[in-house]
Amino acid sequence: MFYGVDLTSRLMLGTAQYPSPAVLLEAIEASGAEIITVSLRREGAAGAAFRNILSESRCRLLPNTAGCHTAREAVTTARMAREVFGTSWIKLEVIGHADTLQPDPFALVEAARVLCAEGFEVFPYTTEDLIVGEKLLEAGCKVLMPWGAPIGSGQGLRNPEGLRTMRAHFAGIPLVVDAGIGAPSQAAQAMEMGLDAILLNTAVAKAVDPAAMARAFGRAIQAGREAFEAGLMPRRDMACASTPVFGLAELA
Ligand SMILES: CC(=O)[C@@H](O)[C@H](O)COP(=O)(O)O
Repeated sequence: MFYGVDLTSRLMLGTAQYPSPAVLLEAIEASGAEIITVSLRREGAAGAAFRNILSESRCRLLPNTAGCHTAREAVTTARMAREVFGTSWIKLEVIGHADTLQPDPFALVEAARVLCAEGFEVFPYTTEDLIVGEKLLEAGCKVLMPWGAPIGSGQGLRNPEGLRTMRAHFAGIPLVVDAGIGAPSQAAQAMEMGLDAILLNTAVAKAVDPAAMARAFGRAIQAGREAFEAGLMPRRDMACASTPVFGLAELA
């Protein structure tokens, strides 16, 4: 549940870099996603065809501040996005480092404070840092979106232990792994750890067959969640025979 909205799918899909608007629509439908994220810049650049896709998909829109590097820029972009898309939801990205596209935690918290005070429902793209997470919640965010790996890298979960710690620390807060997921198995891994949802874009948009990949991600995310709910066996350092040893034939 995000800001009081109940959803069936735990996959959120990005809408950039697809070969065509038609392929994007096919991918959205195949994924089962109910939330798609869209950047104000892309909406402006792509015009009518893209707008049609947004309305045809019947997904809930999560506008984002992709490409913003300062709190001021992100706040202005969010305000414009609210006007253009008619929603108070905003995926808040404030990029702090050119090579890794790592979020700037200080500017992120600053922008989140301003936007929450203005009634936005903020989905902050952050790192696994617990203190930054605390500050974002204090600012009024009700969701956290830790990165899996740098955007567009497809590296999967670079710091699974950090995400595990975050899950334990922020029990009850929806956690969405955002960025860096390259394969369905990586998304399933995050879901098995009890994270609530996945936001991804490049792995689907750049697949040879985006719709088929979107479907694979949808299924993997569902399987990962089912495994988490079923309760995974504890991991062991040593072997533990799965076949009972009593009743073995004794050979003289
Ligand atoms: C579309 C969007 O919001 C991206 O900034 C997001 O973080 C996805 O990252 P990947 O492209 O690595 O999946």
